[in-house]
This record gives sequence, C-alpha cells and structure tokens, in this order.
Amino acid sequence: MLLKDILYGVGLSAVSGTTNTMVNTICFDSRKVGMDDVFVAIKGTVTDGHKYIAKTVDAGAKAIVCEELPKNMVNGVTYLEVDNGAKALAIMASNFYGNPSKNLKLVAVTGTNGKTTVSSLLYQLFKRAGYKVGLISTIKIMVDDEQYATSHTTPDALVINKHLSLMNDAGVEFCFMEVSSHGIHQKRTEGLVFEGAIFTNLSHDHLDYHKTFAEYRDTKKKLFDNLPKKAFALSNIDDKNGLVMLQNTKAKKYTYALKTYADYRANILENQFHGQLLKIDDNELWSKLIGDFNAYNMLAIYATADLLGLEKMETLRLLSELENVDGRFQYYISKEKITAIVDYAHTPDALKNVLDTINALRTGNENVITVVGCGGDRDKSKRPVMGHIASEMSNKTIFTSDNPRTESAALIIEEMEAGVEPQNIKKILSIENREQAIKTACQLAVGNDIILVAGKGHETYQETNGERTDFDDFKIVKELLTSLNK
Ligand SMILES: CC(=O)N[C@H]1[C@@H](OP(=O)(O)OP(=O)(O)OC[C@H]2O[C@@H](n3ccc(=O)[nH]c3=O)[C@H](O)[C@@H]2O)O[C@H](CO)[C@@H](O)[C@@H]1O[C@H](C)C(=O)N[C@@H](C)C(=O)N[C@H](CCC(=O)O)C(=O)O
Ligand SMILES: Nc1ncnc2c1ncn2[C@@H]1O[C@H](COP(=O)(O)OP(=O)(O)OP(=O)(O)O)[C@@H](O)[C@H]1O
Ligand SMILES: N[C@H](CCC[C@H](N)C(=O)O)C(=O)O
Ligand SMILES: [Mg+2]
Repeated sequence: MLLKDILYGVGLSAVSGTTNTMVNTICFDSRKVGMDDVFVAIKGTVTDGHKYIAKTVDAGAKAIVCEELPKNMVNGVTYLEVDNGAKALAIMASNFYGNPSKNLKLVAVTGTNGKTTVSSLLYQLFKRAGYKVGLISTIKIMVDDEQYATSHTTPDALVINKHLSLMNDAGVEFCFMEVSSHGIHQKRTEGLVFEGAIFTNLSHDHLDYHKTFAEYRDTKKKLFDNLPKKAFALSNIDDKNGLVMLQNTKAKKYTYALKTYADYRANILENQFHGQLLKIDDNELWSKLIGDFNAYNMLAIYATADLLGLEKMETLRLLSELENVDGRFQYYISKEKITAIVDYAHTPDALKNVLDTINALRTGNENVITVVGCGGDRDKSKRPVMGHIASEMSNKTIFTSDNPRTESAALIIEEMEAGVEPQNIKKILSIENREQAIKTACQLAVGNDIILVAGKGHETYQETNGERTDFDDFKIVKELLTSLNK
C-alpha cells in the first residue's frame, strides 16, 4: 500500500523523504520488522521503541514513524515525526485495513466488571436474532461463526482492525467489543468509529497501572468524550461514576438503573439458583443468569438492543434464552448435591457480588467454601481487600495461587492474608498449589455445601515465570468431586 494513504489523517510535524512510496506492512515491534515495512516507534511501560529505530532500518524498514526524528537518518528511508506514536499506529492500522469500523456498527463495552459478559451476550443475542455478528472479547474473537484466539481484552490496533476487516468480508453488521482501560490509555482503539458505548461500572482494579482511582476513571471517560455526535452513550447511573462518563460526551445520552430513575429500568422480582425473574419496561422476563450484577448486565443488553433498533418484545424473548458465558458463574452439582461454582471474579467488587449472590441463595446451614488467589505482576493493593472479602463472606476460605507470573505465589498469599480480620483467621487456610487447594475444598465439602473457585473463570492455564501450564478450574473441580465419589 502507498505510505501516503496509510498516513491519511495522521498529523505529521516533520517529514524527511517521500511518502509517495509503496510499503509492505505496519510494524511496532523491531523484532518483527521485514523488508519494506513501516516501523512505528512507541514509548512503552518497559522500554522505548525509539531505541530500536536503527535496527529496523538494518532489517529493511522503508519508513519510520517516531515522536522525534533521529540524528542519523539513512538515505532512501522516509522519517515521519508525529505527536504520539501509539495514536499514529491506530490511525494507520485503520487506514491499512480500509477503515473497517465504518462498515459495521461497532459498540464498545467498558467498565471494571461485566465487559465480557455484556459483549458476549450481545453477540449471542444478535446471532439469535439472525444477524451476522462480531465479538472482540477477553475470551475470544468471533468473526460471525469463525473463532480466533486472543491474548488481550482489547488487542493492539493492528489486531483489532485486521479482524474488523475480516468481519467486513464476512458481511458482519454488528460488532461488540470490550474496551479496557489499558486499551484506551495505550490508544489501541483510537481512530475506530463507534456506533455506541456502554459503561457497566467502576471499582477497584489496575491501580498499579493507573496509579489513582481518578486517573483510572478519567481514562474510561475518554472513550465517551471521543464518541461522535450520532453515536449513543449508555451508562449505568446506579454507579456513582455513571453520570461522570456522560459529562462531556457529544453522543446521545441514555441511562439505565435498578435503583433510580433512568431511561431503562428493571426490577428483580425473584431470585433462584437456576435463574431470576426480572421486570423490564413493565414486561416480565426470566433470565438464566443470576445475581443482581447480571440484572444490570441484562438491562444493559436490552437497552443496547433497543438503541440498535431491535424490536423490544423480540429482545425480551431472546434475553430469556441467553446462556451463561464460560467461567462466569459456571456451576456443577455433584452426586451428593455439592455445588461447585467457577467464576472469573478477580476484583474486590466482583468477589463481593458473587459471594452476595451465593449467600442470598442459601436456604439452610450449608457452608460456603471459597478458593481464591490474586494475579502476580498486577495491582497489589487489591490483595488484602480480596483476602478480607473472601474470609468475611465465606465459612471457609482457601488462599491459593492465580497466575503468579514473575512473583512468589507464597508472598502474594501473605498479602491476601494481611487483609483477614482477627475473628476470621480461624476460617482460612493457605495452600499454594491451586489443584491441592481445590482438592481440599472438595474434601471439606459435604452435601448441599457450595464451593466457589474464583479468579480464573474461563482461563485454561496457570502462568508462572512466563510459562503457561494447562489448568482449568471447572474441569478440575468436577473431576475431583467425581473421583472423591461425592
Ligand atoms: C502493561 C501493558 O499493557 N503493556 C502492553 C504494552 O507493552 P509495553 O508498554 O510494556 O511495551 P514495551 O515492552 O515497553 O515496548 C515499547 C515498544 O517497544 C517495542 N519494542 C520492544 C522491544 C524490542 O526489542 N523492540 C521493540 O520494538 C514494543 O513492541 C513496543 O511497541 O503494549 C504491548 C503491545 O500492544 C502489549 O502487548 C502489552 O500488554 C501486556 C503484555 C499486558 O499484559 N497487558 C495487560 C495488562 C493488558 O493490557 N490488559 C488489558 C485488560 C485489563 C482489564 O481486564 O481490564 C487488556 O486489554 O488485555
Ligand atoms: N455488571 C457486573 N457488575 C459487577 N460484577 C460483575 C458484573 N458482571 C460480571 N461481574 C463479575 O465480574 C466477573 C468478571 O466478569 P466479566 O468477565 O464479564 O468482566 P470483564 O469486565 O470482562 O473483566 P476483564 O477486565 O478481566 O476483562 C464475573 O465473573 C462476575 O463475578
Ligand atoms: N483482565 C484481568 C485478568 C485477571 C485474571 C487473573 N486470573 C489474573 O491472572 O490476574 C487483568 O489483566 O488484570
Ligand atoms: Mg473481559
């Protein structure tokens, strides 16, 4: 493709060389640069792409996009100076793939919890309504029925646009995508044209990366600030930051809530283990997904379907058919009626919500046994808080490992233990090996007890020192209960 076409809409502050030249592809990692590529230098959290410019020229790069022109420029190579490398990359990626977000209705879902649930269920609902649909989520990318693996909740701009372009080829009309705060901050979604954006909620997470809660909130808000006028901005105003998200947006504003007046409202009429009865817009609806948090998710989906033009009664009918997303309140009931629940709750708020939901469903003296850990190389400040919540809200808690990455699992567990209040200390155990921890929970459980295995949900690995070994909470807990003949 012609370099000048890739650069359309990228503000250039200095140019050396010609842009009227063909380039092969766009690259932002020097280790992957090949002949005739354009390399975009990005300042990252670990290193700075600008350090590798000379290397990429040696590897055959035909053009360099950077925030400061290097002192030594090689003849025949085009150097382009931009304000922000990450932003330039996103716009270039969009141009390179033919601005695919313009050819479908792209809806962003942001918030601390519920992004995967809301976007995956919207995908399911629109599929059931007969449309061709796309999904970009933590679990997978779907180009209608075609599945692709993914490594990020919000992938880099090249991956996003490549898959959106595949969606264009497949005739996809609607695409639902998770937009994480890392994604917004690193400008992975810059240059995308959104039809609308949904805010689910905001609570404690990623304070290692964003430093303060205000910065974390303002990063999420940017998604709404940048929406076009014709888009919709849909926000949960029961959340105390719900209105903040809408403050400066040009888009059409819509609200949803369970507890206060809003454009879209719902009530929970009945809550059972197998589902809940909701009232949305004066119509009753049976949802297979339980818990107050899923009432919010259902309402967000209903509102979005309405804003995208689906017929309300049809939406209500389809909502009642939706199935749980993998690893989100996924449960198994054993022979002895022990219920094992696997849930991706990896933030204090999610853990509290799941335990609230479980505790509200208890009918007798059954025990709740929670197995939980916290990820390594991620927000450390959530560890004691999650330790406190688990031990306070369960009869027995087993702290264990959850992707320790480069940290010591034992030290992470100690940080969780630090949050346990004196009266709860006798309720906790710490077993570093996650399989052993789950096994102990299974051994302790008797008929009607509930085992919650939290934090990894759909994940099928355990990551230690950069190595991933197979690990699947749901499979393991089910196998253990069976082998223990429970
Ligand atoms: C902290 C973080 O988000 N890091 C992301 C970031 O990497 P980075 O800033 O560390 O990059 P870096 O290593 O400093 O390198 C800077 C630049 O130099 C380049 N480089 C580097 C080395 C070299 O030899 N040559 C070279 O050119 C790199 O390609 C990069 O362009 O940019 C990379 C490319 O897009 C991402 O893959 C990487 O995600 C890492 C792996 C990650 O774990 N991210 C997680 C925390 C994340 O993004 N999570 C959110 C979900 C959060 C949620 O659930 O809410 C997500 O959206 O997935
Ligand atoms: N609307 C919600 N409000 C609060 N908690 C929720 C909500 N929806 C789901 N949860 C809880 O949070 C967990 C994670 O949900 P989900 O995977 O949908 O969130 P996410 O925002 O995609 O997370 P991530 O940031 O890791 O991608 C669930 O397993 C459940 O415990
Ligand atoms: N999207 C979340 C996933 C956390 C899941 C947990 N199992 C872990 O590995 O920490 C994050 O990047 O913080
Ligand atoms: Mg997600």
